[in-house]
Amino acid sequence: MERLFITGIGTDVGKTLVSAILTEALQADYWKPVQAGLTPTTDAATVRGLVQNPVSHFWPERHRLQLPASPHAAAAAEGLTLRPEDFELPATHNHLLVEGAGGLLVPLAPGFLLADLAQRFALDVVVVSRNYLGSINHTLLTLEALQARGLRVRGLIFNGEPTPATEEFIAEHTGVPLMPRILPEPEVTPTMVSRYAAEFRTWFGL
Ligand SMILES: Nc1ncnc2c1ncn2[C@@H]1O[C@H](COP(=O)(O)OP(=O)(O)OP(=O)(O)O)[C@@H](O)[C@H]1O
Ligand SMILES: C[C@H](N)[C@H](N)CCCCCC(=O)O
Ligand SMILES: [Mg+2]
Repeated sequence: MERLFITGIGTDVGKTLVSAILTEALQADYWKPVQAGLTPTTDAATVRGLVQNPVSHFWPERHRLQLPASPHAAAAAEGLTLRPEDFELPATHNHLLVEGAGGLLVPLAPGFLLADLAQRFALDVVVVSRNYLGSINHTLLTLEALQARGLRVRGLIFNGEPTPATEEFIAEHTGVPLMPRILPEPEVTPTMVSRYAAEFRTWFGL
């Protein structure tokens, strides 16, 4: 069974889109442990709206915080201090995708980072990298931080406008497995998600 933590090189890089594609590809369950910002919608609701298979189960967030900010600040604004022991991995026998918030070292509380959750639950990691000037550095830093923590990279996904010089450098320098890339799409729809899901099923050997 795949137990995957979906992280990215920052916020807004496409983790939720990738989560929808992987949820559909694996008919996996999906869990967003901490949602910071509830309007106009949540990541779980977005993924649910993009996935069509009847198997995936959407586990409720452990914390739903109003403020679209770093989770540690969104929690503090509500008088909460999140603690590692508050979180339990959903009890499922299905594949499970766990979506982070922002990048790998985003804080949930003082001394408690999203990476700690991935370690606590021994999840393999999928890294989403979106191309922008500066994304090489952010991608390499993320991969080094994963390596330093002993977290296994299941795959790296490039999302957005292809930039061969960037992608080739990162692939050669790090040797991480590459998953299929995602192009800039005119619209994010269930049909588009299902098209990419087919490519990912092949990548997983399904
Ligand atoms: N390849 C793509 N083509 C078109 N739109 C995209 C693509 N990738 C991401 N987007 C859009 O960019 C926005 C940000 O993507 P997404 O919500 O997946 O980021 P995220 O990494 O999950 O952010 P967060 O840290 O808030 O969870 C969304 O509106 C999404 O639909
Ligand atoms: C609100 C946003 N969309 C994400 N859910 C949280 C991003 C936190 C980023 C914190 C940081 O790295 O400075
Ligand atoms: Mg998201």
